[in-house]
Amino acid sequence: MGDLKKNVRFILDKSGRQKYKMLISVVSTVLSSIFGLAPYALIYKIVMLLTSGIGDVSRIKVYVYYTIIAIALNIIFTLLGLSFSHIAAFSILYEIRMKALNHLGKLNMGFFRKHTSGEIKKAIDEDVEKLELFIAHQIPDLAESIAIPIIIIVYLLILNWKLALTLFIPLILSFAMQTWIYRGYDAYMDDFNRIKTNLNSVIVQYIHGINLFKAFNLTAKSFKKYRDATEDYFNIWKRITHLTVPGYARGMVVIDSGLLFIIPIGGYMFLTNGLSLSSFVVFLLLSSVFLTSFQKLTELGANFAMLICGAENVRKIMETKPQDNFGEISMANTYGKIQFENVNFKYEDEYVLKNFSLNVEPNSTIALVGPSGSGKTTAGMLVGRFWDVDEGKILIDGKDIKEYKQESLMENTAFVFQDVFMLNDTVYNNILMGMDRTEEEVIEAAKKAQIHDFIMSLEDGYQTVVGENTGIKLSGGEKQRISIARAILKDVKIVVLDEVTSYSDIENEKKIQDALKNLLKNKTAIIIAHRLYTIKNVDKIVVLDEGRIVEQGKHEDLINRNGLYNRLWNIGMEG
Ligand SMILES: Nc1ncnc2c1ncn2[C@@H]1O[C@H](COP(=O)(O)OP(=O)(O)OP(=O)(O)O)[C@@H](O)[C@H]1O
Repeated sequence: MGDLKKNVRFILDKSGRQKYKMLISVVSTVLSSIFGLAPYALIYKIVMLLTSGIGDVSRIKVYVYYTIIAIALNIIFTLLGLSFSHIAAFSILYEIRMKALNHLGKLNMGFFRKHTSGEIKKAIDEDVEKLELFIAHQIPDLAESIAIPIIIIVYLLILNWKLALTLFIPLILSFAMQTWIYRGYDAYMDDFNRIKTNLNSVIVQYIHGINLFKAFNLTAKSFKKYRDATEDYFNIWKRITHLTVPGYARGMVVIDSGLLFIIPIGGYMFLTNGLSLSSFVVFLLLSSVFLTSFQKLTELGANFAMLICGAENVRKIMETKPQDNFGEISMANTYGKIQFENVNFKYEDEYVLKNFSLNVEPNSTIALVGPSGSGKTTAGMLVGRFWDVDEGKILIDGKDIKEYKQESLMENTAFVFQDVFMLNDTVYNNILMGMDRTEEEVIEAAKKAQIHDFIMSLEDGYQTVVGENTGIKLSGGEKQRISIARAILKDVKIVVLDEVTSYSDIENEKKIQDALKNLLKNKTAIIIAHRLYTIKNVDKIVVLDEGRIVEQGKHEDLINRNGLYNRLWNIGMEG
């Protein structure tokens, strides 16, 4: 179960913030447990009256009234206990989810390479949900399972301590059996956690790539990764079941067999006048309640093990160090000069940018070109600190980008990615992206991005819902123009644009080129170019090969140089 202490501390810390609600819940549950035992006291009193020969109906009536009141109080306190535990649980869930999502936003992109979206979803969704189950239901259950046996055993010890002590025989036997059986359970839990996380990740991959899987006729059954993951999941459950069920069942039987000890020993005591009939009856009734409370505790123990594993996943996300080396400077009235100074960068072992130095003058457009994998996209992404350089510096307006506040850097740069992500929301909100802009500004941006007419042709205009999962689907070109509209609306000095590799048709292509012209007016822009004829007229073309700049200049100069650019251009023209 990983680092048990840390995980428990994490849960306690999260629960602790709602400690007053939790306390009310626990106290209410204990009170409801006490009142829940009232019917047993009534039986005791009635048997006592009957066996003592005093058939006093009026006293019995009083006892019945007391019992009805106790039952009513039991219901009230149960409701109170559950309500408070639920309120506390949902407040904690809300807090953890908000914090976790906030935290994810601050993590370096490297985190998302190491952890799949399935893993992250499992932690924030399922594992956090387990905390709800634990706090809302199991903490009250736990309070009850501890309070009831204590109250009962104290009562029974007072009634007859010798007989009460016999109840410990099945308890000790069952405990010994289960401890022996559950040894090694922790290791199973770690395996279980790993396998469940993998299953989640494969399912999310399958759903994301469903088009591709269909195209290759890969069903869930024939997709080996999915088959393996479900098989592993099935096997781990089989192993856990084999490990726990026989021991659990035996332990439970021993607990249930408490009466086997109470009946003969109690019966003997009764016959030898060591125990009254009323006490004997109460012993018979309460010993079952006493022992079944321990059954519940065992179940809670198993659930707790699962909870701890889940808590570990959430804790690890929350404890991943955020990208916190942002500075304090705000970027006001950006001039728009970008400089790469001897930048070296690697994702893993191999450098993908090597000694990369480049000046991008304000209000100029440069294009990064080069063979696939030469590092163009990487260079563009580094400007927004999606990753941090390993060596060297990137400067904006003469200052290292690490000196700027994160919000300030993001507020002053716009990125147009190739693969455009659409929120499941209206077209309007997809352009606005939470920015503080008026409706007129949104429409103006859409017009400049050559997407306004298309939006108006939709049944609900700007209020049409689009998205990856629901709503109408947009073509690649339409999505690209919405993404350009977002950047136009953002209206910042620095634009990094990953050019789309192919357009669906000539009309779309012309619209996108017009949209880009509007976007790049008076901006400092870096275009990651795949089709060279679209960037022929930019201020400077920078040619990359295996992470190094090998040529730079204007189109004509580069063509005349007869180097890599010339070769790439000719290949492009042939295509
Ligand atoms: N997130 C990542 N993790 C690890 N390696 C990566 C990652 N992104 C890119 N790479 C690797 O870094 C190198 C440069 O990739 P990059 O995407 O910057 O090249 P590119 O010139 O933009 O390529 P393309 O024209 O095909 O888009 C490639 O070898 C690529 O495999």
